Amino acid sequence: MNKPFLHRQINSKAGKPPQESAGKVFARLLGYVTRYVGQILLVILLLLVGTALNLLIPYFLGEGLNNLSSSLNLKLLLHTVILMTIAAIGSWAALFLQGLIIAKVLQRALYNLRRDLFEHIQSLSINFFDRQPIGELMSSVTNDAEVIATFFRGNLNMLLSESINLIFIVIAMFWLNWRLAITAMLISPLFMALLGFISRVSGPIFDNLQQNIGELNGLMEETVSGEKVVIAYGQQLEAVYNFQQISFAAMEAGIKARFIALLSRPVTLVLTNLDVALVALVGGLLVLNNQADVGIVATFLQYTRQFAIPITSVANSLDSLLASISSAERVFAILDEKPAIVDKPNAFPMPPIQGHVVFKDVDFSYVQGRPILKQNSFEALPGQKIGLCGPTGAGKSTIINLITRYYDIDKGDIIIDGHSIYDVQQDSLRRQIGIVLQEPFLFSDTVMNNLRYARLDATDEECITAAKQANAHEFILRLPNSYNTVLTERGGNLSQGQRQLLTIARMMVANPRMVILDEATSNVDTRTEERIQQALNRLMQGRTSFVIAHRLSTIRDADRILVIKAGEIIETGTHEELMAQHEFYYDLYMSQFKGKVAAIA
Ligand SMILES: Nc1ncnc2c1ncn2[C@@H]1O[C@H](COP(=O)(O)OP(=O)(O)OP(=O)(O)O)[C@@H](O)[C@H]1O
Repeated sequence: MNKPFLHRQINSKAGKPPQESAGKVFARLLGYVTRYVGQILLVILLLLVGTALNLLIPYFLGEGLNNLSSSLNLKLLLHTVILMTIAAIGSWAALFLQGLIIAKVLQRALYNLRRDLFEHIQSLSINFFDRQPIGELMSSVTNDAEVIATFFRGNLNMLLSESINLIFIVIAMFWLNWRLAITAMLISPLFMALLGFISRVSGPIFDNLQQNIGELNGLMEETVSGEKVVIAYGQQLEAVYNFQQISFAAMEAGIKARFIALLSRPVTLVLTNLDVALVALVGGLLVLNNQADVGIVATFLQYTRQFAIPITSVANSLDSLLASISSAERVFAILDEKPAIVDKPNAFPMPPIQGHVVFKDVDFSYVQGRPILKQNSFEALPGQKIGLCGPTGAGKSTIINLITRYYDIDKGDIIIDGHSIYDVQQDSLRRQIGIVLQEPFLFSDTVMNNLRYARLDATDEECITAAKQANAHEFILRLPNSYNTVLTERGGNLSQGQRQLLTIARMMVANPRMVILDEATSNVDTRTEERIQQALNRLMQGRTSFVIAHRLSTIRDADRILVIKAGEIIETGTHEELMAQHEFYYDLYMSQFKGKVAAIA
């Protein structure tokens, strides 16, 4: 029986860049090159010299032919050959040098583009990452940047030199014989119309192709990082099917886009030959009418071929040009993204936090018009442990996200030690708040470097002391290379509890003034939980801490518990006070307690 497939809903709108005109995008891309004005001017100068010398070769040839046709003078012939050789060597040297300089400029331009993109992504606020599929984002930094790189390396220099070549040829042609010049150029509107038509038709298909590649990378990233779930549910075939779907769409778009772009090659070839034939015909007639000599016509036949070269080159690199424009559009769409959370112009660094936190009538929504928190107010005194509990989706993590200013609120204020967090520099605030997330995240690096990530100037001894305080030292010593053991991605070669202990140790290295713990003890056995709890208690000592707990036992000793339901704080007090109230918290606690008793029984 055929296995039914769960069709993946592709979020094709995500990451879709706003449509800017191709010309504007190209000009912006060029801006990365033109900022090296000095080098570019030198490159243009060298190109002018190289091209002029190159164009002198057919001219010398024509002159030589004219001289030869009047008298066979060996001296003159030698003179012509020497001039042609000097022009050829000079042209080669100038073009070689410009090639060296432009290669350097293009590499710098690329480096700047990639750096800008990565730096900009680092500057964006969390809400951007909520909207943007991570895989597609990664595709922009890698694939789109590579498409642009290929164009920069392969085609941009060519376009520059060919444009200069074109200008020179046109000047030279008009200088030599305006009738033949006009004849040679008669065909150019046809060339232009053809290139215009091809870019109009295949441009959107290239956009589609780059979009498909982005989706493909997104799917790849998501599937591989969720491979354990894919295997657990036996959905490998499904994953392959989804991959094939997008891959097939990318292939079809690729074939279509490249086919149309490549069509330009044979057509430009035919047009060039037609042009040469036309010049030969008109040239022959002019010679017969004594309006031109044979040498000039020979020179023109060469020029006509050279005249078509820049246009043919543009046509040949059209696919690369169009692909790079649609990649650049995606990259610029990210670069144009404004960080949602911005420091006020007069924001000041947050002084060392003592831990007095006040929520004052806070309203908040992730999406406009869909309120999540309503009129939330509470106070935490320095050194207090505040527990947050409530049903799933109630808004516990949201409150925590607001303390660190991951998102801005709609109404009200959040005040720490008398300073509104909207008046201080966000970095200086976050640096003082440590967070232990439910899902610990570690980097593919050594244990020591993972610990030092929290504070780059921490010494090895400080990291080891933190690991000891976090009850992580013993298991680290048992790792194959102890503190120098390289963790696999996200710490995949450690157990859940060990990862949790490492993230606690990492936070101890940071030595934050305030602590946030998001269900840090779930999914581990009782003994590990005890070790984690002990480490967390050390971490919380003397620091204001916020603890999100599903198992209420972890916050029984809290100085104050906030019970959250549907975005509102419905009860607050100590465990004893809340139990005495016999309301929501009481029910919640009793249901968990009964559950535990039943499990033991
Ligand atoms: N990034 C987001 N964008 C839009 N809505 C969100 C976002 N994060 C959370 N929400 C919504 O906000 C509400 C509160 O979510 P929150 O994560 O704060 O709940 P919670 O109490 O921490 O739940 P849990 O105990 O399950 O972790 C939920 O309805 C959720 O769907």
